[in-house]
Amino acid sequence: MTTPVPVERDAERDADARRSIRAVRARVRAALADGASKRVVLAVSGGRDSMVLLDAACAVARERLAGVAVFDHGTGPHARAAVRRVRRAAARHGLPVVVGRAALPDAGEAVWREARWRFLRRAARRLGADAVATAHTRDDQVETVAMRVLRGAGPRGLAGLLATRQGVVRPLLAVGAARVAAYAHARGLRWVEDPSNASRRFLRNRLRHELLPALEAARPGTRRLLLALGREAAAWRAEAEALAESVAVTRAADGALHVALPLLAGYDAEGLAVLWPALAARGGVRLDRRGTARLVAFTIRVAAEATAVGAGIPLAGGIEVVVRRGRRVPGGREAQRELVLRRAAAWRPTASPPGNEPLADGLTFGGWRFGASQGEAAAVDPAWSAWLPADRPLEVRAWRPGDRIRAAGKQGARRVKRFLAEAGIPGRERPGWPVVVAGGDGQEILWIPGVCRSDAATDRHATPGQHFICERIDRRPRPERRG
Ligand SMILES: Nc1ncnc2c1ncn2[C@@H]1O[C@H](COP(=O)(O)OP(=O)(O)OP(=O)(O)O)[C@@H](O)[C@H]1O
Repeated sequence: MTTPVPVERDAERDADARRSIRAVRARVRAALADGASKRVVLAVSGGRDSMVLLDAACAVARERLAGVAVFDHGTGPHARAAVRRVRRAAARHGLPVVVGRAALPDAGEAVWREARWRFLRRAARRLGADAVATAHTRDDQVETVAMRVLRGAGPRGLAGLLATRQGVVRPLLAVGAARVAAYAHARGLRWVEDPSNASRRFLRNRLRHELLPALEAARPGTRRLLLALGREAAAWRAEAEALAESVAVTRAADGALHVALPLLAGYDAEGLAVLWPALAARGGVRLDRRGTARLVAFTIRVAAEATAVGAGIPLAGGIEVVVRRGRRVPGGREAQRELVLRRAAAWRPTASPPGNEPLADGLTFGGWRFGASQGEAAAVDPAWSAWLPADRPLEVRAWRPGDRIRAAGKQGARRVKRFLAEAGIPGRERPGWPVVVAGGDGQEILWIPGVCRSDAATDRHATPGQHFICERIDRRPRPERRG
């Protein structure tokens, strides 16, 4: 004879199981069957959550499924077992499977993730799908937002998994992991537990197993707070995207992003802080909170002072921003300036500096270019432009260690080396630095671009004289000069 209590418990469990099945399937139906994607590929790792996604999607959106994709990270027997399990489950549902393998099994988290995403997109194309569906849950979102907070991400990054990504759907994102687990049990699903999920080597796992439970205990509601933060950030991000749509940017063949300065001039610091991360993302650059703040301050300074062509600032991750002379506006007197956001090329010292070259418009000397100008002097940093005498032949040569210059406003001739040091040019960048000399014996140095001028070369119009601008073209920004 059975006692009534376990029967009630059984009934409760059954009701809970039915609720979980209904709840999960409703979300999956909304995202896949009623969603915007026509056909999707399910990204199934063989873990519990993605096996749930597979089961639920087959139940409510079978006609939308183009197939299943599984990526073998090459991490050992459990990875192979996971692939076998995914193959079997997909076959049971009559779905084609595409299997990918990591080329570098020991690469590490970030490289794996990138390789996995490349594979998933390829698999979608191969199976004729227009989206990849992942099984990220609400708990994954909590962890992602927490990790972004720790990393100092700006509002864009804080959106976490709620950030819309072209061709990616996450049907379980609003479903808690407990609900997903209940579904898996209710449906009697089998999955492969990834042993690395328990390893404390990974920050995500430390967050999941230690930090978040501790925070939740100390301050109940922390998880809810992180979810709310993610939602707000996602709404903010969508607005920023819309705003960025209105700013025309050009992407050069090398991926550099060119933004005309006048387009940014109408925004204050707050507006720029919204705009820049969205613009940068179009060039594939992720700006964190600090990078955004620096770029905003730089933009405001550059827009206010008309003196900074060639100046630049480095940002984290090998990114730099430099001011360039852009195209001349039809009818305008001056070429408008633009900000260029790009990956900094590794700097290599000039192997052997070029020999003497007659100074001429368009002369390229090592990593520098000289140009004769007509009137755009106002837009150029004075140290990088000079009025030079027209009554002598002028040459450009590389600086030599014994060189001296009679600098304007200074007594006597001083070593060029000292001026280079005072201008903050590091030793490794000095070989090959150009100096403009009066022709003939080549001894009288008139101008060291970016550093100083002699009395014979002025920053004002001199007659007879010619105005030259020098620009660094070896892709390193000149350190920004602050007035
Ligand atoms: N090896 C893989 N092959 C295919 N898809 C994957 C793979 N790893 C992850 N994914 C997709 O990315 C989602 C999130 O990855 P994450 O590493 O958090 O999941 P997991 O713990 O490996 O597996 P699951 O989410 O299935 O429990 C997975 O739910 C799945 O959709």
